[in-house]
Amino acid sequence: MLEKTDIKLERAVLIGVITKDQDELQAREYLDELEFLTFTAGGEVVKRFKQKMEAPHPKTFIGTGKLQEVLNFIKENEIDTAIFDDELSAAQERNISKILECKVLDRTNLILDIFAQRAQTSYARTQVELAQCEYLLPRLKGMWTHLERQRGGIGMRGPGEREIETDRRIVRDRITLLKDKLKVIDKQQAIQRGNRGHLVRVALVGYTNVGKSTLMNVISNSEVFVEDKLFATLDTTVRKVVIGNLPFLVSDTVGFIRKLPTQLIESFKSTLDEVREADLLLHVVDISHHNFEEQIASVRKILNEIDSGQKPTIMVFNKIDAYEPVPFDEDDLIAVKTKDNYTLEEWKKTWMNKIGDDAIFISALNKENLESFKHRVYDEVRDIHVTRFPYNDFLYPDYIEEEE
Ligand SMILES: Nc1nc2c(ncn2[C@@H]2O[C@H](COP(=O)(O)OP(=O)(O)OP(=O)(O)O)[C@@H](O)[C@H]2O)c(=O)[nH]1
Ligand SMILES: [Mg+2]
Repeated sequence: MLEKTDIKLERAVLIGVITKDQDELQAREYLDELEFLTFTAGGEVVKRFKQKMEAPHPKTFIGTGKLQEVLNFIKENEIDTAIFDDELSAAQERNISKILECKVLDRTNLILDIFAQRAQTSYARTQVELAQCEYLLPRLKGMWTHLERQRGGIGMRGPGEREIETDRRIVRDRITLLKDKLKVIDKQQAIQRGNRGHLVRVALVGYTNVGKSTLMNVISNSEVFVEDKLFATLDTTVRKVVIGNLPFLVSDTVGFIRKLPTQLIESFKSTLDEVREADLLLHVVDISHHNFEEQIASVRKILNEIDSGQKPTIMVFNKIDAYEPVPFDEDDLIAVKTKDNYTLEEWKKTWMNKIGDDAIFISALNKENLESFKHRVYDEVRDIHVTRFPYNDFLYPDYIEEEE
């Protein structure tokens, strides 16, 4: 269960559409994720609304009848916010706000808001503000104006409140300014990356909350912030790691998510440069997550979008300690075994078997199987290293297993 804090949480309802190529279970999982996002942003989900539709309604996302049902619930239960599980168009957002009489947020708002809350450095803050401005610009006209006053809270941090009544031009100027600011920092960072010299670069990538930072901490003895919420990491951390006596660089970076707002990919471009310039990717997967295969697909999609889909990649299946198959009764003649019933051993015989050596199963938390993980990474890094710096090879004799 999610931990609850004493702070009064904003009360929210979630609204999702079940399209014909989704089943109930998948729809539930999408809303589970939206609930986790809401919780991370500081909200509490009071109720979920789902509607089966061919495709979202172009004007109101869900049907007007359903929207009326939501409105009644909102009135009766003092709901502050309605959160939609997709990006709403400017027109949809306007129409819905008029009907619902409460704050209307979409998935993109929510993710942007979490990023805004979590951005620590001025660099990350600039990147987030740029994404917020890009999101805001096409939605400026008429947004929120029917509401008397905004009370702040989720989705209201950042440029929203201040600039809504003013001209689009101001937002455009702000975008230009932020882009210029980022350009300067980008240049500095590119130089810094260049200065790192002749070391092989490895990047931890993966869906949010899979344990990238935890793994980073155990392999580099560092203390990167870890939390059981989404997007704990926004800024990239780079550490020098030594296995055997082979030094290389490992970077831990922002996690990915299904439907990551395009504005964010764009403005986090240079954070993602770390991935783009890596020699080897460690794609970390939370195998205990029911939807891990879909998470892998989302991550691959984003990797392709940033031209990194073809890089050498080791799949690191993490959290094996938490993996639990749904028990399957072999004597039950009717029941059909599904993936939910697979044991870890059965999983290993699926497509995972085909990637052979490039699949490693660990628990970063319990430090299970870390030696073979290190071995595998060592071999790969060493291969890259000797191809790149052939005369340096003698410095790095083969890695001999250490006592744990
Ligand atoms: N059971 C279990 N939990 C783990 C393991 N590794 C990490 N966790 C937990 O998973 C949660 C997320 O871990 P992080 O290391 O912050 O994950 P991350 O991938 O860096 O997440 P973001 O930075 O938010 O993208 C934390 O509560 C960790 O303690 C593991 O091997 N087993
Ligand atoms: Mg992290």
